[in-house]
Amino acid sequence: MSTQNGGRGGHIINVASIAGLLSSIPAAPMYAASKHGVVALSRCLGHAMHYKRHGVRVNALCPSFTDTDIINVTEDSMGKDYWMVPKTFEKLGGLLPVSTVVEGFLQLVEDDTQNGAVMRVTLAKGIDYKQYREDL
Ligand SMILES: NC(=O)c1ccc[n+]([C@@H]2O[C@H](COP(=O)([O-])OP(=O)(O)OC[C@H]3O[C@@H](n4cnc5c(N)ncnc54)[C@H](O)[C@@H]3O)[C@@H](O)[C@H]2O)c1
Ligand SMILES: CCCCC/C=C\C=C\[C@H](O)C/C=C\C/C=C\CCCC(=O)O
Repeated sequence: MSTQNGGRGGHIINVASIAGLLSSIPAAPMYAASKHGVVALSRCLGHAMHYKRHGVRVNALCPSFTDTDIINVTEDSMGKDYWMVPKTFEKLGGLLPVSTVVEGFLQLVEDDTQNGAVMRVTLAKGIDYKQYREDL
């Protein structure tokens, strides 16, 4: 894919999570840490410096709780804090439909001005971008 290797460039959209932006998810420390890592990796590789070398855009997509199988956690799959998952999304007003996340994904595909950006998808605010200070 890299133009440096004779490829045509491209676009990588990493599926992170809103868990990769929140300061703490006590019920799922490894999940939160891995998603923070995905956000950081996407922002680094989405820098103009890498785009110049490889011609590959990189974004992170950060949805909140969405109506897929992953939210059907059990004590066996997640440990004794599993009950916090439905409690949290019920408090938020429910689950995002998959179609809203797909809408965000397609927006990223179509908008080539957002290299390195981190998109959030939540019930409360819909689709938006996390704002970062450019010098940090
Ligand atoms: N559903 C949500 O609430 C939500 C919100 C934010 C981000 N995400 C992220 O979206 C992505 C997709 O999840 P989803 O919501 O579609 O859930 P899902 O359960 O429908 O899909 C997860 C898929 O990953 C596969 N999988 C699990 N472990 C694997 C492994 N070790 N190797 C290869 N495949 C493996 C499963 O078989 C399944 O097909 C995940 O990265 C998840 O963290 C989900
Ligand atoms: C509690 C984490 C469980 C991890 C695995 C199960 C489902 C994963 C879901 C998503 O990645 C979202 C994870 C955590 C979101 C927590 C709070 C969201 C609050 C933000 C908001 O929607 O406004």
